[in-house]
Amino acid sequence: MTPLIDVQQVNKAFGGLQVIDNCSIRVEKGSITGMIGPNGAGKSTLFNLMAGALSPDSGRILLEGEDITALSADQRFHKGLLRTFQIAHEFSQMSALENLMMVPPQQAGENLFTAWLKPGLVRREEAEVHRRALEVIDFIGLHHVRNELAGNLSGGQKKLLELGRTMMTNAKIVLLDEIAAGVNRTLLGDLISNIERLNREMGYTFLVIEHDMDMIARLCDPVIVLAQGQVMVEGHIEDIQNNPDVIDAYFGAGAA
Ligand SMILES: Nc1ncnc2c1ncn2[C@@H]1O[C@H](COP(=O)(O)OP(=O)(O)OP(=O)(O)O)[C@@H](O)[C@H]1O
Repeated sequence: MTPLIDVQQVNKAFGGLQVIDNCSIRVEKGSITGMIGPNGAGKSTLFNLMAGALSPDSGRILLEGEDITALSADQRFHKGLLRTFQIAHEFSQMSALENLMMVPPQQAGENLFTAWLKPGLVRREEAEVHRRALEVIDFIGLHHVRNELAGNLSGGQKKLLELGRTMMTNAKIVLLDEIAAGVNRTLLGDLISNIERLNREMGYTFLVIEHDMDMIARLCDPVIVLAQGQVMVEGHIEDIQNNPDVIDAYFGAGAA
């Protein structure tokens, strides 16, 4: 089967430092794939290459078999490749619900000509976005804070809202970068179950970078271990936890 994401022999250097070194990974459709590795292994750089925030020096990145290496981050977003983002400062003064309503790309109302020529269409689209945002806020369990300013939400609630924003689009794969950081255990449980439901009920594929091993163990299969810009090993979490090379890589780098 064609993998959803296929990173083929990608290289990226910063100055003289080869951060991603002839790296190939595949993310299968329908999986929640984890990516772990010691500090400085190149995980965030690889995410940036996949999301289109960085260009590789060589190699290719395919999305459902299509070469997207030359596409911008925005073009990749429209193809359903999403990366969660911190809520931007300017959105902190909007309510949680309004933050969700900001997301859908290509709203007719954003186009002045459409607004002028087809006001009925714009109103229908806005009503649809509002209806969808209410559904999403229920799904992520934030109905009770829907009218709170996003800036007043707790760290964990902001992460849930980030996840909700991905649901306002037609995501195929969501790249989650350290989403557990700073989230209390109760809300982390909510996040994990929401990710599982999105995967199971809505067919989302996830690639998850995480230092929190509990979260990786509960959520991810398979798990890819990156070290020095290369895949060291890939497999079930139990096999990885007992792999002497992985233990060495972690202790050697002094990481958690
Ligand atoms: N824009 C950049 N310019 C120069 N060096 C960079 C840049 N981005 C990353 N690096 C270097 O590339 C290496 C890999 O960094 P990266 O952030 O991808 O690792 P990581 O595995 O995500 O680490 P961590 O787990 O600590 O977040 C590090 O040595 C880092 O200093």
